[in-house]
Amino acid sequence: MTILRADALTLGYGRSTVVHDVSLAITEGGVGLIGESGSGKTTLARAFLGLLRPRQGTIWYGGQDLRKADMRAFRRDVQPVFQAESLNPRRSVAASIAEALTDKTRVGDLLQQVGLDPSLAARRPHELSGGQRQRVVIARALAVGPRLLILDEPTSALDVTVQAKVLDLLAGLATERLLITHNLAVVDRLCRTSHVLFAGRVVESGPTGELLENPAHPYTLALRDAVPKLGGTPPEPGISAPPAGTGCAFRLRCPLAVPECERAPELRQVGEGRVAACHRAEAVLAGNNDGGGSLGRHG
Ligand SMILES: Nc1ncnc2c1ncn2[C@@H]1O[C@H](COP(=O)(O)OP(=O)(O)OP(=O)(O)O)[C@@H](O)[C@H]1O
Repeated sequence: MTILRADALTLGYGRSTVVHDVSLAITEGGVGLIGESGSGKTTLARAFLGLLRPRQGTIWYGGQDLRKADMRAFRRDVQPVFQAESLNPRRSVAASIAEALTDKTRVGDLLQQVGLDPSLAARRPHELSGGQRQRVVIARALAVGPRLLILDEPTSALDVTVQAKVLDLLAGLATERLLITHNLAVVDRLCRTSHVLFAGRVVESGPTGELLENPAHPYTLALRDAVPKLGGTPPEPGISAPPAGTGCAFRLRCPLAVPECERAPELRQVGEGRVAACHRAEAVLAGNNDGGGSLGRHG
């Protein structure tokens, strides 16, 4: 059963619209939102957490419009996992976790569940390592027994080996997840399905393994080839996207752009369970299949 689903969602701040017409469901096995800085990932996450009202479109929570839902039930079901810096520096681990608990004796159990020794309960965040702090953030989110975790770059502040351990922990949880990251190795590990965002639009969606192995959108391909390893850093955005309504937003950075790209591509099916918004998707897929040419996987 899909817990949350966005239907034709448009989001913005003040006069600017930053997410355009996004539809996606949080399905089983984890869902990843991938994209470079500024692509709208956190904005979408905020809407999914009920913190930002859609300008257009609807977020469905179960069968109900989130705007009309019982927010107490929603806050139990859907929990954010932000970066460890979100912990209150003056609060002990126990106090941070117990905030959400009616049965305060569960703090020790929750610490164990995230692989921490209960003896750490009295410590403050600055007395913990980065990885331990991130585990505390996860324990705090788990305290209310959520069905879905919304994770925004949960491991980006950690070094690679610690990152891998926190990813193991997250992979072992039964809770569903929506994971926001620019790190493709993280979605590969934790998300069965992924959506790639560019300039506030979904440009490609599909099963994560296939999408990374054989991208159908030139932007996915560029991301994949630029960030091949766990802990890698994303490419800086190059030429900024052209204004909305003037064709494919990626075309000024696209090695395959043709005049047709001045007409905005619609998301369309490009394989089983896969969609991409690119007039050249077949060429991108073919370039990957034979592994050659400028579109072949590097290294
Ligand atoms: N509170 C805000 N007010 C105005 N504009 C905002 C606000 N928050 C984000 N934006 C703008 O919305 C766009 C999308 O930002 P968002 O934080 O969703 O991107 P992101 O993909 O999560 O980026 P990052 O990976 O850097 O966190 C950006 O252009 C950003 O400047």
